[in-house]
Amino acid sequence: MFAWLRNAFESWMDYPKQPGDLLSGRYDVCSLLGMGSYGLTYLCLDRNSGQEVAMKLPRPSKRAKAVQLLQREAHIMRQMEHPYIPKLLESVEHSNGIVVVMEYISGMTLEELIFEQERSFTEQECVVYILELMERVLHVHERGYIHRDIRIPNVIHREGKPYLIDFGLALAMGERQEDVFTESMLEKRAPERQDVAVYSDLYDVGHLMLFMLYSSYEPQPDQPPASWQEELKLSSPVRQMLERLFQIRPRYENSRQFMQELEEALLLLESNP
Ligand SMILES: Nc1ncnc2c1ncn2[C@@H]1O[C@H](COP(=O)(O)OP(=O)(O)OP(=O)(O)O)[C@@H](O)[C@H]1O
Repeated sequence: MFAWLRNAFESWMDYPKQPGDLLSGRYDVCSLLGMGSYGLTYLCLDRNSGQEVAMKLPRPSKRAKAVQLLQREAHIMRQMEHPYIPKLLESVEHSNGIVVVMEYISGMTLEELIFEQERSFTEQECVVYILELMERVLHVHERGYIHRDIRIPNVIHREGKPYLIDFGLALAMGERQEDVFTESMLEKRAPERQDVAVYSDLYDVGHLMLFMLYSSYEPQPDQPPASWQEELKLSSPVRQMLERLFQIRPRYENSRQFMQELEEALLLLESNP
């Protein structure tokens, strides 16, 4: 009963802003984009510039912790300077909260593209796309952060290019998640992605790659389940790269090493289409 009452109270507190509401005196709410673990993100129209922006506000039910985590997220976004990572436009702090305004990336997520639009990727298309995505990931690593949430819903596909979003779980290299997030936000992670290290992000990139590669997989009727190595008919360099990402083979020391192998695999795929 108590849990039910608490949930009902929290949903009432977190009741989202409505289209037409005005935020920070200049942003008209158009729609709710999503409700995350500590923030609510809206698509808004900036009256000053006429531009669409994405605005993230803390969930009132999560109180000071949500404000603190959003301050952190804004700080991390401020360190990023990449054309395919949304720019932080401003973060306004006030007595009872914070408003984070960032560039709005229109388009659909890689998840929507694969599962709703049923877009399929060949092995070669996948390698090209991952190479582009890795340029964003490399930038995050070079700025001293591990993204920790590289997944298909956090990649927005716009005009054929991948944009990397959502720095809500990012940590600086050397930081510990226990020192930053609340108990309820600490997820049990696979051992390969537990460390705040480049190879944890690369492990996630491996999973993202599998989603892309499975998009063109067609199972035969009555086919028994098998491993991805058996199901996907991959070229040997791509299979070996995935095995390094999944740490079945010696893991990559850094993102550049993986990108170099992607480039080599691409040359090979281009010469043997
Ligand atoms: N800059 C942006 N441009 C376009 N859409 C965005 C942008 N940032 C977030 N979104 C969208 O807003 C929604 C909410 O995203 P957000 O990152 O705030 O939370 P989440 O991913 O749902 O949860 P959590 O932060 O707990 O991981 C998602 O659907 C995401 O695709």
